[in-house]
Amino acid sequence: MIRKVCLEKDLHREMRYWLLPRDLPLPPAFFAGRSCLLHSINSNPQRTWSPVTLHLPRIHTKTPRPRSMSMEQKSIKSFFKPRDAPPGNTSHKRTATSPPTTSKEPAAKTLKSTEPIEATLSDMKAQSTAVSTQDEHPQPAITTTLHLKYHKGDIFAAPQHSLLIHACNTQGSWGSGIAAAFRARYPAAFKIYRDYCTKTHKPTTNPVPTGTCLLIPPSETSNGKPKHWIGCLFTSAKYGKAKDSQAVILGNTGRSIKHLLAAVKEAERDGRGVNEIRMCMINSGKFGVPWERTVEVLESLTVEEGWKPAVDVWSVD
Ligand SMILES: Nc1ncnc2c1ncn2[C@@H]1O[C@H](COP(=O)(O)OP(=O)(O)OC[C@H]2O[C@H](OP(=O)(O)O)[C@H](O)[C@@H]2O)[C@@H](O)[C@H]1O
Repeated sequence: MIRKVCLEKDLHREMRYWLLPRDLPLPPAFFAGRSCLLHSINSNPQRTWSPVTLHLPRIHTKTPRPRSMSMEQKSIKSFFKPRDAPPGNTSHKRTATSPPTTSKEPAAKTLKSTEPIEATLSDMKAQSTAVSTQDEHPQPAITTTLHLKYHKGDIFAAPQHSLLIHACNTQGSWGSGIAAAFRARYPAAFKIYRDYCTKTHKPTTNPVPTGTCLLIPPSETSNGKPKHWIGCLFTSAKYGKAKDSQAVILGNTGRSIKHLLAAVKEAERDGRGVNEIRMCMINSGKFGVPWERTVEVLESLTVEEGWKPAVDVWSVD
């Protein structure tokens, strides 16, 4: 997904444009947390200032919420504020190539809920000189959607404290596919999953609710075993021929990944760090859901404050 955005360079108060490597993880509060973004980029050895098009996840607006804003937030949000339309009017739309309405005051962009941000360099330079501090009306909050990055190789060869995610049934079985590989590599984690499904819950009388997750902390104690978190997404109640329909699995996928990202946030708040988040192409094997359909669900997910904004998708072929 190609997006053009502008960022203000803090040191010299000039407008500059970042060239972001396609695989650079973005912080959750992308626009509202500019210093966080700059921090991420500064740790990237290939960083470059350059007036180019950036590769970013989709950016959406959500329901306006009255609240006081910092000067920085006002500045950023004023970039998207329509200067010739009343507050709340979201019908105005311009394309990347359409000219400003006047030479002195270029029209700003107002976003529909799923409309991408696209602006020309000249638009953005003009906007940068028109940063407003008079914005007393609530403006749409800028949010990002989950970003997927693809890799070929062994998902299990992850750094310590990475989180490995796979789709699970609620019956307590990691019987085949990648689940069987998880069971072989992480027997202690499998026991935690199995006990959760069959002792904490009961498959017949009190099953684990689908659309939830189980986040298992690194639990292998044998020497040499990797210290990996395991994320179980309960996307289907049963497995085999009794698995849920594709539509139900997809609905469960959206809710369970949200549950998991919230659980990761809680774990990190408790001081237990989670490194990379790796996922196999969930649902696409034994559960029989085309990967593209799961991608639609994952990439439309709004990243809440404090959530990891990106997931690495690993496959062997
Ligand atoms: N060793 C390996 N290394 C790397 N990648 C591997 C791999 N093996 C398979 N993949 C790939 O991993 C993706 C997901 O494919 P899977 O079929 O595993 O999972 P799924 O999410 O569709 O279904 C979940 C149910 O399957 C299980 O088996 P049981 O129901 O218990 O029998 C669970 O318990 C659930 O119930 C596909 O891209 C596979 O190519």
